Amino acid sequence: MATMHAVKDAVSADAETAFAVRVDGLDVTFGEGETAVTALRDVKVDIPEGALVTMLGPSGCGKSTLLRAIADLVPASRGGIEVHGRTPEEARKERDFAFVFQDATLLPWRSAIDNVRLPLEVGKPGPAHADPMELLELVGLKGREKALPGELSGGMRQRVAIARALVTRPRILLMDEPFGALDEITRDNLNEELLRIWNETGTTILFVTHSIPEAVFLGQKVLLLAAHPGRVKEYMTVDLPYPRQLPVRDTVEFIKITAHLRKMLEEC
Ligand SMILES: Nc1ncnc2c1ncn2[C@@H]1O[C@H](COP(=O)(O)OP(=O)(O)OP(=O)(O)O)[C@@H](O)[C@H]1O
Repeated sequence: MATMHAVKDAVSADAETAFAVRVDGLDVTFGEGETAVTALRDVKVDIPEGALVTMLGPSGCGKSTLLRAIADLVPASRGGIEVHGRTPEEARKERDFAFVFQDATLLPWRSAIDNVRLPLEVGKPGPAHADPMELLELVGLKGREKALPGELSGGMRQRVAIARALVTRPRILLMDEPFGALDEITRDNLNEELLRIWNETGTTILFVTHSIPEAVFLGQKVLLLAAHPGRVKEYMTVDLPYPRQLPVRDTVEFIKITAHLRKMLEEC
């Protein structure tokens, strides 16, 4: 896709890059007084339009909080967030982004296709939406549209959740450990699938994971947060060409990057 390649090339050319998300001097504090928890302190990060950025960091460093602040689910205590030049609240109302969680949270009594349709039935209808059937095909579930969630594997349910997130044609996908509960083989498959979906849709993706290899395999950039308080430790570009296939993980370049991140994580 010509557009996607242009976006990918633009990631390193900051002067010309359009940003999907700009976070500037963000603090998020929960509670008050002695019991207050500073989840994020002075976080500054830009997510280029169309980029796939993965986020790593020790438990409690504020990865979910950052995603949730971008999604207007927790308020900023200080600093600002712009989502396509708007506030998170405005972006939420315009359905600019969609969330995918670790648990697919499908309605068990609705078929796969009816789960994908769900966002179109609640809230404000968007100006344009994707065809639920085409989305199920995009995520590799053609022929399973009538299946109930209980008849699908964990990986298939997560595919439905991804299709459901894409149905309103969000420009940004916020993914919080979406494959964390899956077995390794399923996770590997979904990693390759996600790269294909990203390439076909051009959606900006911000993806939280605890897995260093997953972060490096998927990410154009890896955002590493340190803990207590949560802050940016490193924001690095992964210099591995796309399309990426799983064997890239056995290359010297890949192993060097994961070793570097592991060392950085140990210091967090
Ligand atoms: N609603 C809340 N109220 C109070 N404290 C919270 C709330 N949400 C998060 N925190 C605290 O903020 C800090 C960051 O939490 P967060 O869930 O963002 O971390 P994380 O990096 O996503 O963790 P994990 O990798 O374990 O999922 C933690 O200390 C957590 O206890």
